[in-house]
Amino acid sequence: MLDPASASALDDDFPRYAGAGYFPHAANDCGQSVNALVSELTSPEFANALGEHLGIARLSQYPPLVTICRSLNLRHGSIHTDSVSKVASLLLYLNPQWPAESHAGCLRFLAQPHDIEATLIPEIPPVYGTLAAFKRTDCSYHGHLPFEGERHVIQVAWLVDAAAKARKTRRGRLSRFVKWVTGRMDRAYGKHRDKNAAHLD
Ligand SMILES: O=C(O)CCC(=O)C(=O)O
Ligand SMILES: [Fe+2]
Repeated sequence: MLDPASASALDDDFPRYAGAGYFPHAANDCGQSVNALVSELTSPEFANALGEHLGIARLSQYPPLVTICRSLNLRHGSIHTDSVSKVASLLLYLNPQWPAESHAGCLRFLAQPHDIEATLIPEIPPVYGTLAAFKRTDCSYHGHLPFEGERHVIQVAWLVDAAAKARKTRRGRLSRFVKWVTGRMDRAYGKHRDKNAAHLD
């Protein structure tokens, strides 16, 4: 999906958030190569081509919301379907390498909400250039084993309408502030999360 020669520019241009988790893309947090990639991923042509793979007609009719993750803590990755306001989700991973024997932080598509071992396909290591995309349904369960540290990802979610996008963007900006304040608490809490935990969004 990505040119290996772009890896170091994308790394340099990747946003440096203070908190862990996904935050709404803002052009001034990122360098040029990340912004150019975001433009490609959100173009109508790309959306429609992806929609064909996913069985969604004219995916470009739905507004894309881009969120970016630089690091995770142990709280992240619990099993969920994505919220009903999402039509389809895309994850593009940008980590130069991932420890070969480590399952932590590898994306899993799952048959049910309470068993992280119930994989439908082999887990997906979040390495540079790997793209995972799926149609959101009431059973699009996914998650990963707890991981703490740097894990670079660009996420695009095509949302049902512009109101959903405005709501999620507002919430995401607020959470950037809250996550900065509560980062320490969050890390402490995350340590106790069960690997099979699920959440609703
Ligand atoms: O980071 C990932 O691999 C998955 C993230 C995810 O499922 C989400 O943010 O809804
Ligand atoms: Fe998700």
